[in-house]
Amino acid sequence: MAPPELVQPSDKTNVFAKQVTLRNRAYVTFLAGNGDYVKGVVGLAKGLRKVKSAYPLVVAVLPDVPEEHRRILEYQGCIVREIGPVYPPENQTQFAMAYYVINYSKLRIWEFVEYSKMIYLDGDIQVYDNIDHLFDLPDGHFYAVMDCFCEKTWSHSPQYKIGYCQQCPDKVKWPTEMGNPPSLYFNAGMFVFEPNLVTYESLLKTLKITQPTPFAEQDFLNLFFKDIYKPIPLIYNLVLAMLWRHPENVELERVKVVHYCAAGSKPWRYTGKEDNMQREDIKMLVQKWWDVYNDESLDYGTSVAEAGTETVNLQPFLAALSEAGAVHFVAAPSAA
Ligand SMILES: O=c1ccn([C@@H]2O[C@H](COP(=O)(O)OP(=O)(O)O)[C@@H](O)[C@H]2O)c(=O)[nH]1
Ligand SMILES: OC[C@H]1O[C@H](O[C@@H]2[C@@H](O)[C@H](O)[C@@H](O)[C@H](O)[C@@H]2O)[C@H](O)[C@@H](O)[C@H]1O
Ligand SMILES: [Mn+2]
Repeated sequence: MAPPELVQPSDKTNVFAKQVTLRNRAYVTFLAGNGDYVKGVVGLAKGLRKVKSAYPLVVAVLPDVPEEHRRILEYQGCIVREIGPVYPPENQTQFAMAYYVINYSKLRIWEFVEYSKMIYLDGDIQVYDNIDHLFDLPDGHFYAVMDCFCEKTWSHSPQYKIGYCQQCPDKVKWPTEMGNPPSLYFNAGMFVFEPNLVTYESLLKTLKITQPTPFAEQDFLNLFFKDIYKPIPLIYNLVLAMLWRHPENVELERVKVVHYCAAGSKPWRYTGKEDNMQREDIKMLVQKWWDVYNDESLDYGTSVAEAGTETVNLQPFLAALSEAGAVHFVAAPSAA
């Protein structure tokens, strides 16, 4: 775990006179269930290591995440923190995806106040270039990338019905008779935030009196942080649908973070059968994810071992990982 950043006293300055600023920072993701999202988190941990991030990855796990998955994540250098589930108030809402109801549990990360600043990343995200500089964004705001309203998952919304999208507001203008256009709306798969207990209590209290809506906690977070939300460039969270919905907004070679949220694009479940999944850019991005996932030099044990020059037996963890789902990977040669 990277030590908290210290302001080093310059030359002969009296260290006691120098403000020592402890700035504990970390990436954080969320893991629920005993299924295959653990592969996404392993991939994310290895991706952050590959880009030499200076900060650890905290994994907020629900109680239903099995011990062996937690061990796999600790083996990959993650800090595993158990959280309790958060449910929305009783409702008849048709969530865009039924499993979204569990995503409200993401709200628990505001309780991680041992960190002054965190970057949340979904488990189906991969970081291909170092984004540590985002921790230096000014405090007091909520930073995230704007989402797109053009996928069928948005068919319930007025914007989808009239063909309006914030990614191209001049293409189909928001009709004046419908009042103001929707506030800027972010994708909640990646955001820069400051854990804070007052905010945390307010989130939970406000949730209790807020009618759930199709995009679950993403809708709720957009409502809650509307006044302090600041959009950041899409290179920090490429929602894959942008490739076919708004290609004019995407310069793929500049993208630092890829969000595998389009239907059928989760690399560890990829079959290529769903719409758009046979696109060359999608196939390249899925392969790119696998290249990181299968790169044993990025395994925490290996990278630490290489640093410490002793070998580490990967077998027990590779076996546990393969039990997590029928994924084929090349098992490391026995260290014994
Ligand atoms: O069964 C699940 C479903 C979701 N998640 C976590 O919740 C996040 C949000 O869900 P998902 O990414 O599938 O939503 P999408 O971005 O595809 O809408 C995932 O990335 C995981 O971190 C999980 O751990 N297990
Ligand atoms: O629980 C709601 C989820 O809503 C968001 O995913 C959506 C959103 O991006 C839509 O715009 C896309 O059309 C859709 O494919 C995608 O799944 C977040 O990525 C996820 O973390 C989570 O908050
Ligand atoms: Mn996601």
